[in-house]
This record gives sequence, structure tokens and C-alpha cells, in this order.
Amino acid sequence: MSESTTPEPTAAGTAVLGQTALLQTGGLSVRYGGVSANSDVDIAVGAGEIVGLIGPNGAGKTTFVDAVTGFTKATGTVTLAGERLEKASPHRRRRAGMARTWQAGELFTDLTVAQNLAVAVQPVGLRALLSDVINGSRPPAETIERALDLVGLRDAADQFPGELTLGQQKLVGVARALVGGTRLVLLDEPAAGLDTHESRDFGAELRRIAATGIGILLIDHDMSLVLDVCDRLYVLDFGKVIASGSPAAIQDDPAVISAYLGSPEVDPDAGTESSTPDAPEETR
Ligand SMILES: Nc1ncnc2c1ncn2[C@@H]1O[C@H](COP(=O)(O)OP(=O)(O)OP(=O)(O)O)[C@@H](O)[C@H]1O
Repeated sequence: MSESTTPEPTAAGTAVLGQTALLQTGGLSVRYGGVSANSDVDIAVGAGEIVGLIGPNGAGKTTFVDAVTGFTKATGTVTLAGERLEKASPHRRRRAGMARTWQAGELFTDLTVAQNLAVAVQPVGLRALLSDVINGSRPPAETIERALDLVGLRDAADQFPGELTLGQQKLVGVARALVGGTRLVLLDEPAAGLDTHESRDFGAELRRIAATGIGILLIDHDMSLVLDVCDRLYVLDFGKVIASGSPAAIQDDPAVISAYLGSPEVDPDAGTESSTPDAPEETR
């Protein structure tokens, strides 16, 4: 039982969503020694919404995912569908319906797609191991099929990752996080390495997943994917949210252009170190 059952959605979260958020963080903060990796981060994701989290390298995006999913020590609140989870273990948060992908989320090349998903949901611990030995290892077939359905890859269940396109392999990575009643998925650079065409297809699949009611938090440096597919964006810089809003509003926000969109990483023509506050169009 959590100590408090009262969610405390921030004004920002409720105002934007006009509904109770699926995920709501309140004042989430993480310190690594002298570094404030996340500082009072309030982020909301609604059911069926794709929310982007962008920012320069080292801004604290992965730290935020680690803090929400319980993989790093944080202060502040994490509420999923009204349930306070900031004190819960990563395992309990997973069971409550939140799942994540990892930046280096490679698939097992000698396992089939279905087996890659089954491995991801194998329960851990001695009791689970004993039950596996007694009952035989039976992957939950319907759950796996459903997750593959969500990413449009049901027919690929018996194929090996090497037989799939890179875009399909990335979707298998997403499917692994969708197994077993996931309501909110946090995707950490899931489209890394995809070309423009693959990235567009990948974005279309994300939209299909969100249309089923799953909330998605998307971290990616591929700005055309993020601007195209997200309903709303948050921008982190030095661990703090410096802006939030629609993709159109974010593209025109001078603070964002200065901190991120005007950087050479996104716009190689924008110069070296300095930002280009006057040139938001060039960042598209
Ligand atoms: N385990 C850790 N121990 C100490 N410092 C860390 C740790 N993880 C991250 N940091 C620091 O916290 C800050 C935020 O890092 P984080 O990886 O969250 O940024 P990011 O926005 O995800 O970056 P990128 O876009 O490069 O993935 C950085 O200064 C980083 O060096």
C-alpha cells in the first residue's frame, strides 16, 4: 500500500491535458554527487498521448526515465493512474503498468522474435525459477501475440532479428516493453540509427500504439520524428524543464532554440557553438 492515495497532479499537467494524467511526476529530482541531473521535474503523460522529452546531451532525459521507473534514487512524486509509486521497486512499477526501453536495447540474435519477448517477461527470483522448473517454461503466448500485434509484427514471431529490417528490429524492442498490460511506455532513443524513411514508418507505428490508449514518453534526437509524432513536448536543459507545449510552440520558443534546436547537432548549418534564435524554420 502506498502511504498516500491522493495524486497531486501539477497545474501544468492538468491544465494541458484537461484530464487526470496517466503519468504525473511532481518535483522529481536526482542528484549525482554535485550534479543536479533532474531538478523539480513535473511531467504529465495522458493515456493515448505521445509526449516528447528533448534536450541536449547530458540534459537529464535518461535520468528522468531512470527516476520514473525506479532505477535511480530520486526525490519527488511519481503517480501512475492515481497510484503513488515513488517508493515502489522497479518490479512493482512494472507490474503497475509502466515499462521502458534502454538506450542500448539490443535483441538476442539467436532467439526468435517471440522468444525475445518471452525472455523480457520471464519473472525473476527463486520462486519463479522453481515454478519454471516444475511447470516447464511456457511463454505467455497470447500476451506476446498482443504485444507483437501492437507493433504490427505478429507475422514475424518465428523470425530471427537478423531477418528483419532495422526498423522492424526497433519495433521488436518496443514490443518487449509492451508485453503484459503496459499502460505507459518510456522509450529512450528507440529510433536511433533509422534513416528518414524508416523513422517515418516507426513514427506511424507509435501513433497506432498510442491510439490503443497507451501513453508514450518518447526521448529521441531525431527531431523530425519527435516534432511529427508528439502531441506535446517538454524540453530539459541542465536537469530542468525549460519549456513545454505543442511541437509548433516549442519550435518557436527562443529559450529552446538557444538551448537545443539551434545547436549544430540539429542544424549543422547554424554555426558552431552559438544558437540561432532567429531561425526556427531551419530546424525543421
Ligand atoms: N550514474 C550516474 N552517475 C553520475 N552521474 C550521472 C549518472 N548518470 C547520469 N549522470 C550525469 O547526469 C547528467 C544527466 O545525464 P543523462 O544521461 O540523464 O542525460 P541525457 O539527457 O539522457 O543525455 P543523452 O542525450 O546524451 O543520452 C549528466 O551530467 C551525466 O553525466
